Amino acid sequence: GYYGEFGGAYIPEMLYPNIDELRSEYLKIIGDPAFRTEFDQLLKDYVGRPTPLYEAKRLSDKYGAQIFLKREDLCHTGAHKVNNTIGQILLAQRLGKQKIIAETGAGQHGVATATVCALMGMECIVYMGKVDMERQRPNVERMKILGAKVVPATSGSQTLKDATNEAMRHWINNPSDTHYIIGSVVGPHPYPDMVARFQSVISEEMRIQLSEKTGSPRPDYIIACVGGGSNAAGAFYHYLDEPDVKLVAVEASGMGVSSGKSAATTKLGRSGVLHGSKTLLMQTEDGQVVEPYSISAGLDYPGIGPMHAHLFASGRGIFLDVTDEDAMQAGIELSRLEGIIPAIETAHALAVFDRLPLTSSDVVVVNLSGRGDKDLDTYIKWGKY
Ligand SMILES: Cc1ncc(COP(=O)(O)O)c(/C=N/[C@H](C(=O)O)[C@@H](O)C(C)C)c1O
Repeated sequence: GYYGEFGGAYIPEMLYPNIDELRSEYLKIIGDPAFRTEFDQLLKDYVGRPTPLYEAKRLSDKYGAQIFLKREDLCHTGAHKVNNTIGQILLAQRLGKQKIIAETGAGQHGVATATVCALMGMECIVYMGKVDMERQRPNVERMKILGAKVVPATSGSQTLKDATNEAMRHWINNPSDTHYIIGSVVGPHPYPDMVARFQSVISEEMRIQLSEKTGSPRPDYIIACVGGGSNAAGAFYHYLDEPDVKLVAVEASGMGVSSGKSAATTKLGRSGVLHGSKTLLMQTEDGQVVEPYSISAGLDYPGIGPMHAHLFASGRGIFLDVTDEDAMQAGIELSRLEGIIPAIETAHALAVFDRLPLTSSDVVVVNLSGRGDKDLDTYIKWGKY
């Protein structure tokens, strides 16, 4: 489970049985035709796939390129996270697990987990930083309405990394009857690979839709925001070996890369182990995790998935970063040009067009990872619209 020098499984010994079971079973389970049939059926009839690939004409006119939006915001629950939770709940059932735990920051992954637990009648506990519970209140209530128990993570900075630590601790204490649904392409092998495979339906559909609309399955650019990196992993997956397709990963620089309040991991981080995986992470001299910051809870993460650490180190990916201010402006711009209010995480991916050498013949796909409903309070507090 390596991406160049990154990846692997650096876990407490007590988790070996779970991780070993997952590692030896997941490819067999995912590869089973019956699994594939049930997975595809639920993605179609429950999630609402395929999601549209929408040509954003006014946005294209403004930036002088052919810009398409991959509408993961139209998935059931309002973001791409459900592609992964559908896959993992089916896997958990086949592993004979009865209980599910998860971590969440923006709350989208928490909602996507609570949703599939309700669908399958399984018990659901979601760990969420107390700070994040305040700034993503609507999603906290949605998880409770869906029947999940939301447990505030009160250690550390009370945000995503603490929720992940506390979820891991729960799993160590309840290894046999519980499956931990990790929300991004992070964590010990096989999670990064497994989550990327479940999210890869995004680029599987893009290839077909682009062929129909442009005559070629290959765009010139794919742009996606990166917190842990799962929506980007899904959008990039079936293009990784096509060097003509430029992969643009957009991180959150918060108040600015050198402001001390940022989450631009590829700029500020260096190699280390976080949540069981060797990757790039923001850390002090003596290796303590540095508190990240972003206006968007979903990008407010001190690490990055090992796949993206490798895309950065190998130069295969173009890594840009966007401040809170630029992201919010881009969110309003999409709302006014196309009538779509994006999640603030997603808005970061919409703020880099003028930093790419776009020409009118360029085909650009932006992965619209989520819709803005959960972020209305943040838009209102920001207020410049
Ligand atoms: C709408 C939306 N877009 C992008 C992201 C970033 O997560 P990735 O796609 O895994 O990089 C997120 C991340 N949300 C997670 C959550 O809801 O818990 C996040 O906070 C963590 C799992 C990283 C999101 O909600």
